[in-house]
Amino acid sequence: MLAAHGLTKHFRAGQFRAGGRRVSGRSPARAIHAVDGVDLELHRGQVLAVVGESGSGKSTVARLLAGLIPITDGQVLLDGAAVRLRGRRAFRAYVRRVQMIFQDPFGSLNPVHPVRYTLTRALRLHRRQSTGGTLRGAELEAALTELLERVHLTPAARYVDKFPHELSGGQRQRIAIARALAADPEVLLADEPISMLDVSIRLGILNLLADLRDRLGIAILYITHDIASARYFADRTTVLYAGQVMETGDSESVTQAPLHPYTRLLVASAPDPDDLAGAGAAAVRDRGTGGEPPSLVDPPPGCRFAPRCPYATDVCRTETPELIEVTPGRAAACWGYSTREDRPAVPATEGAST
Ligand SMILES: Nc1ncnc2c1ncn2[C@@H]1O[C@H](COP(=O)(O)OP(=O)(O)OP(=O)(O)O)[C@@H](O)[C@H]1O
Repeated sequence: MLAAHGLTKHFRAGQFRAGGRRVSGRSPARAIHAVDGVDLELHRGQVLAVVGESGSGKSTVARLLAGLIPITDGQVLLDGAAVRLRGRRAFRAYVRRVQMIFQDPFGSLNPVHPVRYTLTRALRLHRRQSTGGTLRGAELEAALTELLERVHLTPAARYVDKFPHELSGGQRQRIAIARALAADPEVLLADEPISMLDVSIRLGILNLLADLRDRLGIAILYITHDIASARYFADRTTVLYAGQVMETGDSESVTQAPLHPYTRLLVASAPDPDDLAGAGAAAVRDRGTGGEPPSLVDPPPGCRFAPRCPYATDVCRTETPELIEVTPGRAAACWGYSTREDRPAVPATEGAST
């Protein structure tokens, strides 16, 4: 449905502090290499997880795919056609097909408007184009009820006149999802949709998204720092580090038998892969995964993970590895899987957490 080839985003680093010093306006322009040459594909009726630590570029990937920020280089394709978002019309038409769900359901819903207003606005905005007339009366009520039922907020009458502050975090996120569904999208981009929710209701939201994937055939991008939830929820998983793809494959293999030394570190930092309570992700945040991600202003040459990698050799520090297909459908950007004579010796499955 949606694909990115060589997706790249460099932000201007005008405000960047180097060694505590603000880089002056007269310094040569420096760029933050937030996303560099990322390839990914979203398929109808499938979930792709993009996993990585904070600052790895996950949200930037989602914002680029949503058309919210301009891309520096690379291409986005929707149903095989190159996406060009010049002008309001083109953007609207795109957004109708590709909708985004944000992390903070309270921040993304206007507190002064009840559910009815939020959903009616979304329905009218997107459905006018397809039906020609403005949705109103019994037809509008039926559409509102259907939307609320799709996100399992039933009976709809109980929720339709509520304000965001009268709803729980999970219910608010369901309204945000309903608003996205009002456009009848083919793709949902979900940027950490459960990370701000109470642990007890996270599973419910993931199950709802899985249900939409299965029943409506929607392609879903699931951005998360929690590799355990990727295993549970996503068909395929792509691991991002310092703006580049380190590994990609079916979620079960990526999380249970990771190929890339970075993925192994991530998995090893999540003590219980079935742990949706987020303890694993918390461990990554609290203890770190050993070492720091590199500067994105001056990314190291070669593999960006090399400075932290226990197996790195000279080739890793000087030449950037391409994604190498290790088995069908599974690839790792690691010289350890190349046929080079001077490749590093990456052990077979060491670090897999089962
Ligand atoms: N508008 C911006 N201007 C400058 N730099 C930015 C901007 N947005 C993001 N960045 C930088 O790009 C890099 C990637 O950020 P991004 O938010 O995509 O990472 P992330 O993996 O989503 O992290 P988190 O999980 O903390 O949200 C970071 O170094 C960030 O500081």
